[in-house]
Amino acid sequence: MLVHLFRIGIRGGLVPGRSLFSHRLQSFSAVRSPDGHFSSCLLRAMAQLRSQLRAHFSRVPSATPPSKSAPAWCWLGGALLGPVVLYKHPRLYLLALCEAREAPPAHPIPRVTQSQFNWQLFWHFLRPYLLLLGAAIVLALGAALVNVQIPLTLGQLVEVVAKYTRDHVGSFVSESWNLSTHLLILYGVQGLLTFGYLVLLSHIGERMAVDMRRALFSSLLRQDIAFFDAKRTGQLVSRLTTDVQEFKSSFKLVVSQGLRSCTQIAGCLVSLSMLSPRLTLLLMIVTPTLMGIGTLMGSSLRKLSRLCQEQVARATGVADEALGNVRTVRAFAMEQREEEHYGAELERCRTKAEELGRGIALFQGLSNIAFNCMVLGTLLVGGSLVAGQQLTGGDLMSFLVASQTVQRSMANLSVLFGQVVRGLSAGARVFEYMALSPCIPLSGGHSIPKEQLQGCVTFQDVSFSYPCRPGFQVLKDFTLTLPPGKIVALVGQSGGGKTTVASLLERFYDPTAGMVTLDGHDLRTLDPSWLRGQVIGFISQEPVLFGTTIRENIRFGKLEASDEEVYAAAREANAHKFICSFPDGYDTIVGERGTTLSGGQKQRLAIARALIKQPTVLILDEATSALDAESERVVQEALDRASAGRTVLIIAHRLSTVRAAHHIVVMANGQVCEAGTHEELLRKGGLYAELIRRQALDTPLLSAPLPKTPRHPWNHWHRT
Ligand SMILES: Nc1ncnc2c1ncn2[C@@H]1O[C@H](COP(=O)(O)OP(=O)(O)OP(=O)(O)O)[C@@H](O)[C@H]1O
Repeated sequence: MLVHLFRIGIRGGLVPGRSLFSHRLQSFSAVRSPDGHFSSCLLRAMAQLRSQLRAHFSRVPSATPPSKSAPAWCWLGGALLGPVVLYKHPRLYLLALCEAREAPPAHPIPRVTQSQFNWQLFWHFLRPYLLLLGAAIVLALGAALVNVQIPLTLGQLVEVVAKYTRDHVGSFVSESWNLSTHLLILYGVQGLLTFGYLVLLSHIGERMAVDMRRALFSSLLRQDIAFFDAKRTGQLVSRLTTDVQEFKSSFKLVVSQGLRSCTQIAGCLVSLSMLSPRLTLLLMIVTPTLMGIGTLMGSSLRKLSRLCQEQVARATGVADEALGNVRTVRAFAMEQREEEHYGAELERCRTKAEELGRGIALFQGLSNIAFNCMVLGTLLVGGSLVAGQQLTGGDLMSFLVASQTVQRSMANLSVLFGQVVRGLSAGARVFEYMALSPCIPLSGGHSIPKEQLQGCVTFQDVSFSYPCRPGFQVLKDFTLTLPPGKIVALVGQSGGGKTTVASLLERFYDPTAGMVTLDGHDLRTLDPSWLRGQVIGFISQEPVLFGTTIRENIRFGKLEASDEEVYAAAREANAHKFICSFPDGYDTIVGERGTTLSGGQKQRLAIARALIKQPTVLILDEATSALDAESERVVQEALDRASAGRTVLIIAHRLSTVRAAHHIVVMANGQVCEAGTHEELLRKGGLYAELIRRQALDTPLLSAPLPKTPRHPWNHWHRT
């Protein structure tokens, strides 16, 4: 039984560290000073307590008494740390309390909250399968009840055997025939019912998992860009995979084993008490005691198992990083170092796994002894009852089998308890993001008819802070106009906010103050999907392609585009020739993120992808800065063509690419610090002139003469 209990725990990955309270407990354990220095430990404990109190009070509405909604961990933490701090530094404790109550933080604290399980969403996913679930429950209950019958019939059969052994009269076969047939039927029915409910549960579980994954994926894709700034992709993918998987397994296990175990325990206990109340009483005392000891041992082994899993994950992470960045590893000739690094992690895995193996061996040895002692104890006590004619041999047999069923079921239930906690927290993680609604919807709002669309963009007194860094203002009263059909270049120091301007224009974020308009319409009133899908073309420094064909990658800009439109866009982007030189042409698979293409080729595909939607406004964010001179020339030709007749915002470091723009804006610290044409800014002798002077040292061509009319500015520049 104990072995069974532990096995299920390990197999099911019963990991207490991922339980509801793990983060909380971790945060408290973090206050332990590594060097054991008490006062520094105390100060950290103090800070911990203070921030937890503060976080707690900041989310409790003033009308609500804190005691009612305080999470258990908060009060547990307070109870553990409070007296220590109070005893050592009473004033510090009061200070913490006052600060927590009176001084709400200037900026929202990024909270690591454990979200609640959303029963409403769970019901939403379960509802379509209620009928099937009902059928599964009936079958599971049926199987459990049949299981209760088996020991009783077995006992009767043993009675027949005993009688025949004693008396040797009559035919054993004919006497035992009915009972044996009955038993065979019970076995068959039990097998069929088990098959039935497991198939139904698997059907429900798999379908629910697909529904949940679909809903979560769709919800994730709709979240604000700010949401992705704050989350790690791995975390999100893990919610889609591991958490859904864990929730599904827990759900299936709870319904199948939970129901079955409860029914079996109840049924068998009734049978047992009818067979022998004294033996049943003994069993009720011994079994829970042994289970308690087993659970304690099992939990420390599970902790060890979790450490093992974490170590394996660490080793996998090392291998993953090395293989994922194999080019960098090769470029730095670090293969040997990576091998050693991975080897060291594997060695740690081995040590931990061996320790776990020893623990399991000890556990299994002890539980075998306990199990055998229980059988022996039942036989001895039961035997004395048989000797005193208070019990028949058959009843004793029935008792033994039924008590085994009770023990197994109780073991299952205790494991199931952990599984429920894990399932609920996995479900909470899955449902958490489903219930989130983005601040910027994907669609909705009006659009400007194509024939009226001019492409005049203005930024009016725009201030902006990224949501994940609310205290840091990236743009301050930023004002800029992009006239229709003109090229405006943004230059300036790194981190000055140039890319942020482009992100606001794409409406990845909304300004904190001021507004961005298109032809006089506030972007917030326009349909974002129309804006991004039809009005704005965005080409960045590192184009990201999808691991499919060239044709599909270009079509990503306009799903309904015909092949002719794809070819036209590729020609416009200077890409048609190189695509046709590939044996598979437009059906060439570009590899993961486009790894089988050169930087210049990738960039030209990205341009084709942006041009296929015939955007009115084009944003070029350092589009050529990652390319060598030859690739840059080819890509630049494509960009020159693409820019004609469109409103273009160029963001560039290399001033050679912007000097002939109609308007150049120099940004510093989130503000416009100079603006004008190349000549005007040079004459002014300000920041732009200084930047030019510095770059001219590297690029003597910058001093070349300018065209008189910047109709297609770069064409001229690239001819010079
Ligand atoms: N997603 C983000 N979340 C929080 N802060 C950000 C984010 N993106 C940029 N920032 C910060 O905003 C500031 C402006 O960044 P931005 O990328 O707009 O500058 P930039 O002028 O384009 O710089 P570069 O020329 O180096 O590309 C920087 O301080 C940067 O750290």
